[in-house]
Amino acid sequence: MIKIGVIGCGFIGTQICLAVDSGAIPAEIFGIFDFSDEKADAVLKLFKNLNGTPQKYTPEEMIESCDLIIECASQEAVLKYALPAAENGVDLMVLSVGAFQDPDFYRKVRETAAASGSKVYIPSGAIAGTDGLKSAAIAGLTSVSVTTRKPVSGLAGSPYLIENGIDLSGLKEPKLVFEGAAAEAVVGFPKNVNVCATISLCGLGFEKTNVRIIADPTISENIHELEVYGDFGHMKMTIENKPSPQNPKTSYLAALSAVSALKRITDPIQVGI
Ligand SMILES: NC(=O)C1=CN([C@@H]2O[C@H](COP(=O)(O)OP(=O)(O)OC[C@H]3O[C@@H](n4cnc5c(N)ncnc54)[C@H](OP(=O)(O)O)[C@@H]3O)[C@@H](O)[C@H]2O)C=CC1
Ligand SMILES: O=C([O-])CC(=O)C(=O)O
Repeated sequence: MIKIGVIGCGFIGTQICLAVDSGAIPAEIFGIFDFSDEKADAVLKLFKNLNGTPQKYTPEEMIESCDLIIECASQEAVLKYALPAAENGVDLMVLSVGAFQDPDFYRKVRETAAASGSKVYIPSGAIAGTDGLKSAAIAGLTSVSVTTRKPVSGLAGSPYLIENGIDLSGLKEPKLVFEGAAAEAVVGFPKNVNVCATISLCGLGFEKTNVRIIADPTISENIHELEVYGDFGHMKMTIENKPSPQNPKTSYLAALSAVSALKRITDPIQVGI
């Protein structure tokens, strides 16, 4: 059984731990880490210890002892721990994909993982269509765009809104709050549009992927619309995600995609990759 270390004990980290502890995945949670000891302790209390008994460790200790590190914390955590994991030949799953908008960092992680023989897994997250987009990219793409609509509570506190003095309180109608390249979107909305980073990596890159972010007080879902043109034809995909009960910024599907990726990693048969 592979030994897993989880960085981040919020919504996604908790769901991953529950899925592994249920025995449905041939893996063991070796350790967990969060800035907050209380959050880590709360997750430890949920374990029935069906597949081993996890403990709190530092990320460095988990990198020493685990086969796979799952980052479900923040872009800062990716910047801090992706290279040490790759240097140690440890596989990594990344949810805070926006950290890869820095091309030098992405290149270094890729080269280091290639040299040590480790893998970096990026689940499809809160969006669908990455399979078709990757296939379409083989023949050539002419445009890729993502429109994200979220309730106001899901966007609140984003650095872009604060830096640009955009106040959403009392909003009655949908409002376009950002339009531009994915490279800028994932920095300005680091907890909202990691999906755009994943789409960038599958398609045209961070500079050529167009992003629109709409604050919409009339909806309760996190909605992502993907539109792609290329030699393959035209693709349109809309997903209406239920936000997680614990974190309105994050859709339930994001956690499910991490669990599904874990199932694929540990399964000898790969379907629809
Ligand atoms: N790829 C995708 O499609 C998606 C990606 N995401 C991303 O996945 C990540 C996890 O999401 P979610 O579980 O909802 O987030 P939560 O905010 O619920 O949980 C994240 C936890 O990690 C902690 N944390 C942040 N940075 C660090 C660090 N460097 N070391 C240790 N702990 C840290 C946070 O602490 P604190 O609260 O104190 O910061 C928090 O307790 C987020 O970055 C989110 O933006 C989410 C949805 C979709
Ligand atoms: O969960 C979502 O709908 C999208 C999200 O937060 C992200 O991509 O960071």
